[in-house]
Amino acid sequence: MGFARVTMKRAALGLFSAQAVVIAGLVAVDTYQKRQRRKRPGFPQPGTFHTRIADTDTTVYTYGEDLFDAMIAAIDRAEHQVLLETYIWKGDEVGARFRDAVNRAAERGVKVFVIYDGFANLVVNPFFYAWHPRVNAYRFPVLRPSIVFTNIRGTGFDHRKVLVVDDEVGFVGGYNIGSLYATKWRDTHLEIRGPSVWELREAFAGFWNLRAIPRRPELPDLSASFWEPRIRAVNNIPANLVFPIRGIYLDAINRARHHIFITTAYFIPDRQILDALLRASRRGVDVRVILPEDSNHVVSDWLSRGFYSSLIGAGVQILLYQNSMIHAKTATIDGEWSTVGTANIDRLSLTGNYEINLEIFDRALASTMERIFEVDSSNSRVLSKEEWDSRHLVARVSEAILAPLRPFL
Ligand SMILES: O=P(O)(O)OC[C@H](O)CO
Repeated sequence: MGFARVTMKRAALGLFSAQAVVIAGLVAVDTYQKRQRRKRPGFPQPGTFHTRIADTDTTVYTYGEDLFDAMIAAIDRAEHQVLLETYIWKGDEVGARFRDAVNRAAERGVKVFVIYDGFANLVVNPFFYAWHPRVNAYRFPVLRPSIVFTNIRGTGFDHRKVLVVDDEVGFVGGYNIGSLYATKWRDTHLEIRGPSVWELREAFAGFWNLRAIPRRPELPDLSASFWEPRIRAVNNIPANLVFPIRGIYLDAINRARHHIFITTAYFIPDRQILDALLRASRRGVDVRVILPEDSNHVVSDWLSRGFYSSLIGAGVQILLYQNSMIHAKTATIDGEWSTVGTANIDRLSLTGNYEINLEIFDRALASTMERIFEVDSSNSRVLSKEEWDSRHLVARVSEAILAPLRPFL
């Protein structure tokens, strides 16, 4: 018994050490390569697309500058209320534009509520977040009391990116707030105008009211004035132990007959999501996944690589986005179903964080998402089986050493 325990301890220690060496090596190489990345030529911009779904107008943004201009303009036009929630809120020029816009709104009497994640913004000087006294700001804490008591309901980051103005216009998608994202990263966000804005307003209010904090005003609980099944917000709420975004992905993938086009910044699927994709491909569905060849998280890239053999083996097309970070979290299936939101295809997003995706059943919107996927594909290279099978032994060993880390990302 004693011998077995010592052997297991040594094996675990050996694995941790090997993982530390691999991660240190990857980070060192990545740091060197980042210098080259600064000279990247950029990426093709798919454009901005408008569609009407029932009584709601939708606009898909694929370029940060355009999106940020539209969001700031919406805040500047606000008459009653601004609800702004973001994971990252950088203390740079774009971050300051948003801060100043919400402060201006509060100054002219608009009710302003902002939420930003404490963990994601640890590196930002706290003095940057200088709010007008009438701004209701909530920095979602890194450490919550329930975490100390190892209650799973107390875990998770606020990974959502939502703006709702006057309950009339709403925005949701992958874009965080920061200058880098304005021009350097390819991402996708959706603007909606009309009754379906309730979906985003309800999500924001639900999160805001989740924890009663003294002196923080509650947002009123409003019923929807309609039952519109074509646009639905799907919210992961760790505090309630509900993670339905994973469910809508599984359902849509299992339903697929013709094609599944997924774009994701980080791709570390759990067993069921992976299995659903493999089964879809094996039954003849055209399954394609766009992900960055070099994302901003080198360890995440290398964890993704651990899935390539089974995916390519089953006929899934892996498209590696070139010369830029692609940060979109979107999927479109069979020309019928699409989703745009904040959840990556990894465990952190699908079973860990506060997330929000819009699930949309509309052919015109699906066709737009396919067009965007086509443009992004033109800036991606297909990873062939030959290339993948001939990768270096060191790469294979590194993938195997890192594989046990998958459940943590
Ligand atoms: O967490 P996301 O998907 O918003 O991406 C943010 C970047 O990874 C931050 O490094």
